[in-house]
Amino acid sequence: MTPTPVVLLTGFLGSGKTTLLNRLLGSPDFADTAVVINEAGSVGLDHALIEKGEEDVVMLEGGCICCRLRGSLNRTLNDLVRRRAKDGMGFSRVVVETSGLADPEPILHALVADPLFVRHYAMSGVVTVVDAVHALDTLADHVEGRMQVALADRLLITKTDIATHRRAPLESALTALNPMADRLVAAEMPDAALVWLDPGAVPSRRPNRTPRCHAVPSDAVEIATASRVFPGALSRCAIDDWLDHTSDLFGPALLRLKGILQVEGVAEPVVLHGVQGLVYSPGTAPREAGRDNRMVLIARDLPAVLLEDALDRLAARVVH
Ligand SMILES: Nc1nc2c(ncn2[C@@H]2O[C@H](COP(=O)(O)OP(=O)(O)OP(=O)(O)O)[C@@H](O)[C@H]2O)c(=O)[nH]1
Repeated sequence: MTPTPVVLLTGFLGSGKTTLLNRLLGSPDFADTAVVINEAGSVGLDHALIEKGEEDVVMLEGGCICCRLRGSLNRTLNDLVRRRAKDGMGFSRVVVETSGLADPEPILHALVADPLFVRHYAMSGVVTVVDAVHALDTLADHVEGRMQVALADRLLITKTDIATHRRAPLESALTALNPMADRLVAAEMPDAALVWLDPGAVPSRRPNRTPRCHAVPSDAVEIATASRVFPGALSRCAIDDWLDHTSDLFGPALLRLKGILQVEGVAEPVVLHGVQGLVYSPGTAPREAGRDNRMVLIARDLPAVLLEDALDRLAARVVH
């Protein structure tokens, strides 16, 4: 069976995650979505429904499945698979809303380290909601807020309607932490904001930015990112060697690796995700994702130049 795509929806306290999810649940396009709320005592997606009784799993009117997380996230997701097989509970995608104070990195790690998760699900991306009113303070004061931005595939900016300061400083702070994430202002494109939560949507084609690397110092942690876009194809063997070497070299300091690679003998680009030394491929991307190789590395407390060196080594293995 095709793995069910999972999107991790994160963002600091009060950034607008639940507001977005409420819109999602009201949309018929998301009727086959299971939503998991990873938040003790959460103000639920649908307050009345979620607070009703002791049920962990609630079928909403539109057909969405809404789960309140009671045990671990892995257990809840595995329960969902079991119920789908046993009770015929239908869903074809999952959105997990994390707690506003959660660092998404250990959550991602726990998921992709679980063989059951990998068998049934495919992590399809991290969407981080960024509150334009408070984000600059949040990024300055909370390492969790910085990690949420640093690990995002997509940054969704909310509350621009009431943000009093100029957007430029916020955009610079986001670029410094995560230059590769796609960015969208929710108020400017409300429908696109919802599409972003659709894990089945075609992966966006990120702008062909020039290679770069950034290190953002802070009191507690320094996050470095490096990215590279390069043409050609790689052999499986070269990719495996590079992954082994890179994992050994950086160890747990390598928080995240994201790549779309052209692999010899494979018609479609292969997607790679790595979280703290664990690398897996959720499959291939549609041809429209492009014919270049794209790789992003995000690390903690490492000189960014080392990430650039690692990307050089990968690009040097291109065969044609
Ligand atoms: N003005 C304005 N208010 C918003 C916007 N998005 C969300 N809000 C408000 O911000 C408040 C917090 O929104 P939530 O959706 O509950 O935020 P959350 O991220 O789920 O919050 P936590 O559960 O605490 O992590 C609510 O009062 C929303 O109505 C926006 O774009 N503009």
